[in-house]
Amino acid sequence: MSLAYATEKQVAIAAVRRACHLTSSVFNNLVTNETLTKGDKSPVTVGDYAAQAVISSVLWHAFPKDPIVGEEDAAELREESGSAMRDRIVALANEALAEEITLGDNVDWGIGPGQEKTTEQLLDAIDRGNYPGGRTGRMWTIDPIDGTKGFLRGEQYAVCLSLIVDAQVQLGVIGCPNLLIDPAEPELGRGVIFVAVKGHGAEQIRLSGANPTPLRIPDFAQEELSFLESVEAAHSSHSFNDRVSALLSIARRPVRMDSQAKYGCLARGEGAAYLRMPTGVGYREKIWDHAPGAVLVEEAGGIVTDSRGLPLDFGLGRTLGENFGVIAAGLGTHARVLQAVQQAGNEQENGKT
Ligand SMILES: Nc1ncnc2c1ncn2[C@@H]1O[C@H](COP(=O)(O)O)[C@@H](OP(=O)(O)O)[C@H]1O
Ligand SMILES: [Mg+2]
Ligand SMILES: [Mg+2]
Ligand SMILES: [Mg+2]
Repeated sequence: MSLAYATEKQVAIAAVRRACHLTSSVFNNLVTNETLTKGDKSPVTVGDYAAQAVISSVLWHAFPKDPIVGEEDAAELREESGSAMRDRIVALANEALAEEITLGDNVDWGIGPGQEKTTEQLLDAIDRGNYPGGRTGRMWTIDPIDGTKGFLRGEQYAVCLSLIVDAQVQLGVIGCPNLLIDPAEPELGRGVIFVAVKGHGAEQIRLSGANPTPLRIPDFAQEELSFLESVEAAHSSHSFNDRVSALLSIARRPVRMDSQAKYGCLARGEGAAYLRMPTGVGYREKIWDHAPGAVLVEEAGGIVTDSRGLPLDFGLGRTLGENFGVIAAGLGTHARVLQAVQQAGNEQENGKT
């Protein structure tokens, strides 16, 4: 059976798996001078840069014409002050690129022993993520470490990659090195990759590549409802979620987790809805923070919209445009949550909260 985007899927999994090994090893050796603070005050580590370099290199070998919308750029690394970080990033990226070939890998993708790159090639690979995005054509999104704050705390983070064609997400791959393979069987350990191809379903595989398991969002009884939300209160409004939760008479505490691991957990039934409402600072959501998660949840049978009930628009450029928040939930839950979100929004506007 021929599967749509079969090669893209294999390439994306190979790239994300190598990047996950890299970020895990960075965490295990993390030292303080390996983190920079970006212009928007958010942290970026050698892991973010090196992982973007690896994924971008692999994509360039496999699909040289495809543009990339990547979170990071190499400007600060090209400066003299960036030289120590730069050397470490080059070493990390080359270690990941030169890892042994495993099942599903292909040397044509610039990976395997002897496939090291020069510093210049790796900085250029990072900077290939500068594509402005848009309505038409093929493009990849890379979020090399999503949830950098969770990564630095040793909690959840995700290596995220998607393929968008004519503003529709066709493929999403989310690597979660710190996520339990199965919360019901913690002894199985951690490390999963979520994969979805539009029209062909969602699955979870282990970081090792083994045990593909299809994902389907279950139906939730009222007493089982709970929200997934960001750990960081600056990224989404906790108080707004509390109000929505009260309107829906949800008894369970929200599950707080960094990164697109939230979309993965929603897809496998650990939480009934992922709610991300703006904090009112005019922040625009980035397409790399939602494209892989949106296709994953939809392929697991769920719905992803903003607070107006409209689908997220991945054709506006690097951002999702004006921020109307994100509501992701299963088919049986989404409409109820959307209605409560709109009610809470009206209350807020009328100053009743
Ligand atoms: N004010 C804000 N509102 C919403 N999202 C924000 C934000 N500031 C940063 N972010 C985004 O929130 C992402 C993390 O989301 P979460 O809270 O779900 O873990 C960050 O991704 P990175 O960690 O890749 O930079 C960043 O893109
Ligand atoms: Mg960031
Ligand atoms: Mg992110
Ligand atoms: Mg990131």
